[in-house]
Amino acid sequence: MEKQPRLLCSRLLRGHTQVEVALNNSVLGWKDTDRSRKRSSGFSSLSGTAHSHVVPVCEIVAVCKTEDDNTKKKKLGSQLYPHAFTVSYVSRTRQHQWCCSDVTFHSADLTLCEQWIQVINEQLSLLTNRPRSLLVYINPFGGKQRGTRIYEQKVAPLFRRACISADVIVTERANHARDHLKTEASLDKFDGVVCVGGDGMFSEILHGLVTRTQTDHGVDQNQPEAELVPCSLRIGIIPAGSTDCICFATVGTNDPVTSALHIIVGDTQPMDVCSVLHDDVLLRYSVSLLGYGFYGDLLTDSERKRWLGPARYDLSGVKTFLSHKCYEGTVSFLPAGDDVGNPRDELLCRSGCHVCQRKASSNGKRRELSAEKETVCGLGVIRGKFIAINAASMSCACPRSPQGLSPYAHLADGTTDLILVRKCSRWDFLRHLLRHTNQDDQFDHSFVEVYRVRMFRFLPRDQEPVSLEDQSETGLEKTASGPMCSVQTTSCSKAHSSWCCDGEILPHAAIQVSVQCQLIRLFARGIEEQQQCVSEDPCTLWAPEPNTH
Ligand SMILES: Nc1ncnc2c1ncn2[C@@H]1O[C@H](COP(=O)(O)OP(=O)(O)OP(=O)(O)O)[C@@H](O)[C@H]1O
Repeated sequence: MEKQPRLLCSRLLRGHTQVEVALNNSVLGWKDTDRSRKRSSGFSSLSGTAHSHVVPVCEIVAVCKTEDDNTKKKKLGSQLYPHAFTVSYVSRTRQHQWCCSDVTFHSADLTLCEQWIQVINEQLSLLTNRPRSLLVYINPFGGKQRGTRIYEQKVAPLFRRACISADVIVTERANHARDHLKTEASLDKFDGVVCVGGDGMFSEILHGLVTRTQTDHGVDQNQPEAELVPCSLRIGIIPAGSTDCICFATVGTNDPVTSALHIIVGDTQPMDVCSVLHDDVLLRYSVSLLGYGFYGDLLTDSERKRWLGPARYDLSGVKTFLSHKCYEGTVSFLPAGDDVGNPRDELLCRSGCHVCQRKASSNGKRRELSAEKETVCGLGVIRGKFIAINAASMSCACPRSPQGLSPYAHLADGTTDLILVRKCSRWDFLRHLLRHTNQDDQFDHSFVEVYRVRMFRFLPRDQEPVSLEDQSETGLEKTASGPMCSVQTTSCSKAHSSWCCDGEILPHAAIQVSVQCQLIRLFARGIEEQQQCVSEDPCTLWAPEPNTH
């Protein structure tokens, strides 16, 4: 590893202990210089040991002069070391949660303290991915109606400490944020948009921002083949709803402070968005789950029981399961091809995911690729009776289903995992559902098929334009692996189901879906594999250099 030159190195006091503090372009470190302490066995962590600590510069929140009063109250050695500065930085706690920690260094020399503050601030100003100005929308009625309080008590103080300015709008009605973003908001003034609320509120921000971007670039969202323009502003999600799945899937936890810190350090997580159209009219955008049949029916039923609160999902789940309906129709899809893996390849999408990164570098060629795949792979067409048709654009993991609906789906690879659950016995369907709650492979059933696709279309049986035989003759039909139901002998419900689209009900059964690769970016970094990340071997920071003060 190439050694970075040290920018500053000083002997300072931390609490009652003398420490050597050093800074280079990538890390700030401090270590105990007290020899008796050094001899005791210190626990070791990835960020150093009990007597040394290293913080990546990119995870420093702020540095400031420490007030004299505080210093005097807290430290015995304050008369000898009357001046101090405090560095606030990200530290990891448990389960992907972050918190903001402070470390205060004391010195006898005021000029030295000021120099430290200046040099650290200079390094922070080089981090161009950090937002300076944000537009914040708060849904005061989301979840337990604590959005405003969460923002004011947990988030705003951190933004202030990091010198981020925020224009705050507390919404007054549903779709207030979406409409404001679509037309009124002066987006040029901001580096990002923050949503304080649940998945419904995030969906508003998504629709507002995507629509505004297309309008500004003259792109017609109702064209099924339209290549949408990616949004330039990143979106931050402060979880304050009853369902916060998007936050959980992209950060790994639903914690307002963690989300605020990801915003402050300027993390970026690109994300695919599915456009859902009916008869060349855009219905909605989706980033997580599109579900027809079981999940559509479950959501429709649960909407009628809103008064029950979150318990409505359990009740509607049991009811929908017992009704055991299946729906007949045709699913046609454009397979993704091998470059993005497959839904059973056991490659989890994690922070710095190689599959998504590879996709980002080839994104410019998206249109040619799609066209090429269409001719190479051809369309898949599957007819049958389905208990559920699901498209998972992310794993859809949540506390109830830790693996999610499609455990190896990726956030930003330009695909969605299409899961077809064919007509089967109640017992078999229960076995399939139970596998969502444990480690077993939920796709390992003869009645379940899963495809990684770039586009798909669903037509309910009564809206199919041509007969089965006609389509077979045109050569369009491709019999995919797995058993095919006989269309003639149907005991299926004649009625349509609804599509559940990220928790909203869509009124149409026939839809066309295309994945817009990396259309938006979030202030997140995906779920981290390790609990700590330090960009430089701490030892290189301590190698002797002449300029120790
Ligand atoms: N001021 C407001 N008054 C009423 N509804 C609002 C307001 N602001 C936003 N909404 C709507 O409230 C809905 C739910 O919000 P949100 O997602 O923040 O909370 P939630 O508790 O997770 O909701 P749900 O679980 O029902 O999706 C959103 O669809 C949003 O459009």
